[in-house]
Amino acid sequence: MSTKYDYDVIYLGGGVGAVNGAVPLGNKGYKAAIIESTAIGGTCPNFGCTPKFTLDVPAELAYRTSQFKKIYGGNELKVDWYEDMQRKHRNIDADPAGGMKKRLKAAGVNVIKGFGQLVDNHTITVNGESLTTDKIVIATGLTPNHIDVPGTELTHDSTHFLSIDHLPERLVVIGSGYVAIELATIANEAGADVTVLMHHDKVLRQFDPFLVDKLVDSLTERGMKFVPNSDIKAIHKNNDELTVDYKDQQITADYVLDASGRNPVVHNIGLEAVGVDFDEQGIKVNDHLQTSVENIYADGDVIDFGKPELSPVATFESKYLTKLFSGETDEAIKFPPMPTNVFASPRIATVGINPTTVDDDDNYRVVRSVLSGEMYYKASGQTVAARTLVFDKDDFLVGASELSDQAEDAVEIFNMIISWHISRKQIQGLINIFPSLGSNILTSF
Ligand SMILES: Cc1cc2nc3c(=O)[nH]c(=O)nc-3n(C[C@H](O)[C@H](O)[C@H](O)COP(=O)(O)OP(=O)(O)OC[C@H]3O[C@@H](n4cnc5c(N)ncnc54)[C@H](O)[C@@H]3O)c2cc1C
Ligand SMILES: NC(=O)c1ccc[n+]([C@@H]2O[C@H](COP(=O)([O-])OP(=O)(O)OC[C@H]3O[C@@H](n4cnc5c(N)ncnc54)[C@H](O)[C@@H]3O)[C@@H](O)[C@H]2O)c1
Repeated sequence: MSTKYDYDVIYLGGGVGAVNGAVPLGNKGYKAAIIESTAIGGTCPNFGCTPKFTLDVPAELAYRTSQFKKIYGGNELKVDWYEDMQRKHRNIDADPAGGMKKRLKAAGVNVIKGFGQLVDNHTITVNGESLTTDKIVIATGLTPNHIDVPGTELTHDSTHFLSIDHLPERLVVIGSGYVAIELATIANEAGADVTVLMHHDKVLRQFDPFLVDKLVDSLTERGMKFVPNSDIKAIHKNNDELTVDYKDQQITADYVLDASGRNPVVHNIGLEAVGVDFDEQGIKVNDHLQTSVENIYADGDVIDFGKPELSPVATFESKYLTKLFSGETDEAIKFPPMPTNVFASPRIATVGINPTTVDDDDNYRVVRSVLSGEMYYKASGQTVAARTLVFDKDDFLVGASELSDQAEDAVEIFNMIISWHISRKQIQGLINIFPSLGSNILTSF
């Protein structure tokens, strides 16, 4: 522990990565601080995962009841956007990241509100004050991209969308990645007329098209419109109405959501002055999450690694950094498979080897199946459900993707099978609960 500096470790940025790194350091007796300019907890609890999930739950329930009604009859559930948003304001906005703040306080971590900048490799300035530290972790995350066309300032980002009290009647969504599809699904289920302007010709490019096509068909059937290769040219405002020029066409809207991606926060934070290597993809690190400057590390979304930008990944990295800083390890970071889920209705989730990369590889066996006819899925009214599994030459599961109402939980089960290298024989030795999602998965081995 340092006597030379004010702190042992300062996290620049106070998102999930930083909080889950600083708290264990504080608990171990290290002098740790977090500098956060906007909101403790960063994107996930304030402007991302949690508010999104809060609004998604009723939308997903409404979707489920509509599918159930299709097969078995019964009543529909309507989404009340205004009421849902008030619930979100009460439950989330009133004290976002409340648990994180308590944990930081209990661990003695100093939380400093302000925009920090590196001055040298041991000094950060914030609010005109200089703080010295043995180690720095840059955890500044991502900010929304703004498409580079005239009128881009007329669009809004996901943070704004996740707080609007009144659902726009006509919503145009730019992009077809995670944020676009999740928020478009919620708005569509809540009754908006939604058009997705795609950059290319594929939705959710990282996922198996066998599953994505079924999701797109289902969303289309429920009224959502997709425009491939939309080539957006400009956005105009006439009175309260917005017009988006794309290809040689126009579309009018009440609200345009720019979900064209997110960019790393690497500018104006002093990286150049200190010599930290970075580019527009993020901060470069080695296999110890160390930047080009010896005592400066990076964590979470801001890292350019080609890994998924997800909260549990940022947390995994900061837990590793805690062990590294406290001398519990000097080994390189080793990532287990990283599962991910798009909170659409139905969900689409994946873990392990991407099936599309091994379709023509004799070392793997890819099995694609439609699940909607299987008892568990049919009885629960799941009209859109499918699964893709990838096995290696020794018959071990190495990749799994699912489209269903419980895909995120299905993939968590597959995640354990893959990560712990569980054999078919071991799975067959279990007694399962019947009927259940788990038994549907495990008895299929
Ligand atoms: C709409 C949306 C939904 C999402 N849903 C999910 C989900 O369901 N599941 C999931 O796993 N992931 C989800 N994500 C991704 C998840 O939010 C991120 O992976 C996660 O927040 C990354 O954490 P981080 O700590 O790296 O960065 P962030 O959470 O972005 O935190 C970085 C923080 O640094 C601060 N900062 C930046 N520069 C400075 C500076 N110079 N001085 C002081 N502070 C600074 C910022 O204000 C910010 O609070 C979602 C993202 C979005 C946008
Ligand atoms: N459920 C989750 O876990 C979750 C939810 C949201 C975000 N995230 C994370 O955040 C990251 C960022 O999400 P995102 O949706 O912002 O990015 P993304 O990379 O998933 O999607 C960006 C989309 O914008 C499109 N695009 C890019 N430039 C464009 C342009 N000029 N015009 C029109 N479209 C354009 C891309 O083709 C793509 O479809 C994701 O990679 C993910 O890791 C995770």
